[in-house]
Amino acid sequence: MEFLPLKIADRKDMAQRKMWKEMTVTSDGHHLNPTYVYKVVLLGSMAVGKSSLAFRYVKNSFRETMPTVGCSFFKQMIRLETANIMFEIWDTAGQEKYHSVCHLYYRGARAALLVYDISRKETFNRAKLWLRELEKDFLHDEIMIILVGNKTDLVTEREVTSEEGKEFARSKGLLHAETSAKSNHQVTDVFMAIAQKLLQQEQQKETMPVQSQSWKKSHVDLRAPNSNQIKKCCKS
Ligand SMILES: Nc1nc2c(ncn2[C@@H]2O[C@H](COP(=O)(O)OP(=O)(O)OP(=O)(O)O)[C@@H](O)[C@H]2O)c(=O)[nH]1
Repeated sequence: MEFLPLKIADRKDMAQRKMWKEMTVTSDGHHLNPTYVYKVVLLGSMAVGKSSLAFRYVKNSFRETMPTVGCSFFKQMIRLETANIMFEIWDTAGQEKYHSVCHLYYRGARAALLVYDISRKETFNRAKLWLRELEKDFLHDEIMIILVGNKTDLVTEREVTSEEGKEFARSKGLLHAETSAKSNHQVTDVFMAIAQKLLQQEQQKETMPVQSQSWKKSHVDLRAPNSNQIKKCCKS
């Protein structure tokens, strides 16, 4: 596991660092050993709600946030029936000035939430560019990508329809979900779907002969349907 130096300077990040410590124990005070540890990265334009989604998921809370500086880090343990999964959630900064270093943060990720704001069309277009970046850096089946339209509570301001989101995701073989960090709509469901799918992949790997483990050798073409192809991971 790699740790990159984080530029943690503002109040928001200080609070998040504290949270990281707290998340190594369960709410009933017990330490859990993770069966699997997965790096999950949040990508997308400025102010689409990446930090708010992470905060909602980890703390079940919503509050006004400040722009992320560099990258923030969260941990969350999920207890599933057959395994304990630890998510290391890397919340990247959406500001343009951090773009050139972003690939350093998503290196080694097993899942990426590609977030856009359903009330700002340009953030949806920007998500498409993010996808191209990911295509350059990840091999076939190396990463699960979930296109997430956030801020569904802004019903009257919607600029990206659910159909547009779904259709684009379908055409690229991505998962799609719509969320609201503010009204707590489908946030946990997205992370739970990731956990279950990653666990499924582990189980498949265990039963698959080494020579047919395609993720070790082929280049990903996210435009082609693949095993991650989604209908949609959550109800929108
Ligand atoms: N209405 C609404 N506002 C939201 C939602 N999620 C986040 N916001 C607001 O959107 C703004 C940006 O939220 P952040 O979570 O900081 O966004 P971010 O993508 O992490 O932004 P950067 O750190 O700049 O990349 C804040 O004012 C949030 O309160 C949501 O689901 N609904």
